[in-house]
Amino acid sequence: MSVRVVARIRPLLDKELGKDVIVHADRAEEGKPLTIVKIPSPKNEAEEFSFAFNGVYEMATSQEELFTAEVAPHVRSLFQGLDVTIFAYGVTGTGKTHTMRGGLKLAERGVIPRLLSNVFRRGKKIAKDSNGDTTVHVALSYYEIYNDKVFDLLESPEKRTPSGLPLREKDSKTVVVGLSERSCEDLKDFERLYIEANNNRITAATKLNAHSSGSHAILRVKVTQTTGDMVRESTASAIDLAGSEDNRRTENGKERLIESAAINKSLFVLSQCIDAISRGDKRIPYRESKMTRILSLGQNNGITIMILNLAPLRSYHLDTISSLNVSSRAKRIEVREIENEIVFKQPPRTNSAGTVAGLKRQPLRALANAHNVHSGAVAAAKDAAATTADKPAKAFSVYLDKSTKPVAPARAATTALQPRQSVPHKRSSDHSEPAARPSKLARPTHVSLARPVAVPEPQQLSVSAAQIEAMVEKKVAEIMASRAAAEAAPAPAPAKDKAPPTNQISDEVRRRLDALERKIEHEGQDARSKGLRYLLQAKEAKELGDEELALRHYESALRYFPGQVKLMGKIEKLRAKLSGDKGGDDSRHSTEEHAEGRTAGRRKQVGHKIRDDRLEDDEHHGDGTEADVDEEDCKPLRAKTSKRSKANTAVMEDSLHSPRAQQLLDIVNSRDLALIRGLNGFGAKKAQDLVDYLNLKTDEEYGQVGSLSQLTMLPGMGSKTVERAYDGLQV
Ligand SMILES: Nc1ncnc2c1ncn2[C@@H]1O[C@H](COP(=O)(O)OP(=O)(O)OP(=O)(O)O)[C@@H](O)[C@H]1O
Repeated sequence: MSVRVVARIRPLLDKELGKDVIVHADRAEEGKPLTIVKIPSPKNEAEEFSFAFNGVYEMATSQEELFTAEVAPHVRSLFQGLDVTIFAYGVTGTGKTHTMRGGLKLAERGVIPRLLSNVFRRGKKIAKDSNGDTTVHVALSYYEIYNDKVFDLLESPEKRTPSGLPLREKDSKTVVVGLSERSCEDLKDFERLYIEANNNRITAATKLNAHSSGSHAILRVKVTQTTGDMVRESTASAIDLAGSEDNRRTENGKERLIESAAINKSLFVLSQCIDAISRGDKRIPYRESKMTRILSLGQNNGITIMILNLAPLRSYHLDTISSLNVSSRAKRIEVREIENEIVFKQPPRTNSAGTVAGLKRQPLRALANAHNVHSGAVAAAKDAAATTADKPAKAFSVYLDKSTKPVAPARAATTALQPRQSVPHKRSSDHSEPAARPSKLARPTHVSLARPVAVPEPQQLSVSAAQIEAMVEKKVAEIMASRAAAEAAPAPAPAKDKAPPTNQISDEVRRRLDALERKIEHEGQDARSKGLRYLLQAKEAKELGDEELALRHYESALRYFPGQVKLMGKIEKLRAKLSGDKGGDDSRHSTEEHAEGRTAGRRKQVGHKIRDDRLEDDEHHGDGTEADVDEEDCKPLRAKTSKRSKANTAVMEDSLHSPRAQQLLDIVNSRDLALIRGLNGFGAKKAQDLVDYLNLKTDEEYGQVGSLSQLTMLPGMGSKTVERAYDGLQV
């Protein structure tokens, strides 16, 4: 089945009364539930955009109505062994926390306390109906992702380490290593834990002079049902995502700028994941942020509900369109509705061997998603009185595994605990819908920080999350610098000649190392992967400041990649540096230069062109793919100009401001559809998308594309497109 995406429009706050309301709910047809959000075009007020959802909730919708319609039906599924994920998405101040947590009054309670209340109630009923044969145990974990680091909210903030908790993949799920879990007997127990944990969140944020809603908060409710020796576990996750915000509009201080850059980045990655899945891309950039890795949209089994929170006001206009764009595409994401397997506490009695200690897994037949019988929106219930025969339309498609028979929808949880034959896990269904047509409208506002800015490395041709991160960081630095200048603050101390070795690996490098590690895992244990492993260790050692160890690892790697120019260059450079270190700083410099000269000489000998000149110590400046440099380390020598170096030609020329580059930029900046459509490789749609995108960037800073590198950064562009357009122009 698909991710269920519903939109909730919040009411006006007291201070907003009388302001301009521009977001409205509507129905596809008279008598049908509300499924459409309408908003005027930012360019032409007379034109209205419509976004379709599985359900739309108007301003007057109560907490209870939303819960009853969207979450309550899935509590049954949770007890049938399905994982359930509910997450709130939206711009800051649109009501995510109100929806998920809610207020203290009974009527104001949000999805989370209501979910827990239902879970305890159902658990008790199951235990009672089974005469105590089935016991239900509930355990909680609660954590936040702040600046792309995971922190346990059930532990006091004092116990936090700067790098937070690591993530690992286990049984095809992403788990947080070292996360605490608390047993929870009843609602009172939950409330105590939840309040304590939220206080931890506030305390931790206050310590950092940050904002408690500046993190993504993830509550996991683990339900364990035990009947005899059979144990079934399932998890409900309730996620209150941090909201994106535009730093140009807010008066954020440094901490909040960094915080909001991290939020914007992770939300941008989320929108990229949604786009990539809806396009049917092979590579989904889940791993580019911890939030997307944990959310694993479209990868996780079970039921996923996305609640898009919207503020109806004009002041949110572009932000609202951005989030409408992203979330309406999320509807296309297929999620496999597969129950978690039952685990046996001990070997089944039929197993006469009887010597195996501990747990033994008994795989079950994967269920077809037979209980995907969502009841529809609240509005449907309201309208039902008038049109009783008119059942609300099924709001989402049902995934059917053709190889297995569907199972009856409503099975008592106790009867569900029967061992069944194992069948291979089904794969996600083919995407029958056509690939999403990228919107002509605004791209996610989270781009706001990641908009094209001057890019220092002209060789970067594709937009990767790492690049986005670099841009985000750069933007933060720029804003801070301009503020500092305005306040005539003293200039920061000049960087020392030699930075002291850090004993912490930066997040970006850690991600690159992770990517390389994954690559190695996939490569198997052949010689190449051994070599890669040495490279990984070398990089890690280097990041930790142990250059001698790094050198040893690089040397070991060379055994597996003999004759690699880049690797040899690195080794030579490190050797020279280390011997220079021993001989004092002055000699180090000249030795390095000497080593550079020798390396360059050797490159000439083997006829390597272009790329090698930039390869020195460039781990931090890849071409966009995480382990690119490491890959390059291990590729056989090629005398011919590589594809990549050819791909760089345009940008290389761009850096020289070639007339051809300028011609291309002039065409783009003209925003003249006909001219842009005439570019090599540009169809009508691509041209229209580009013009629409540029037209939205009305402020002076982003309205003009200043270089080909910047052009490659725009949504829908990329290096190949720019290259083709460039190559197609007459000089
Ligand atoms: N459905 C609603 N009914 C009444 N008040 C609401 C509703 N939704 C939101 N609000 C109010 O709007 C304000 C902003 O809501 P909230 O803090 O939940 O936004 P948010 O999206 O979580 O913001 P952030 O991303 O900054 O955490 C709060 O005062 C909240 O009480």
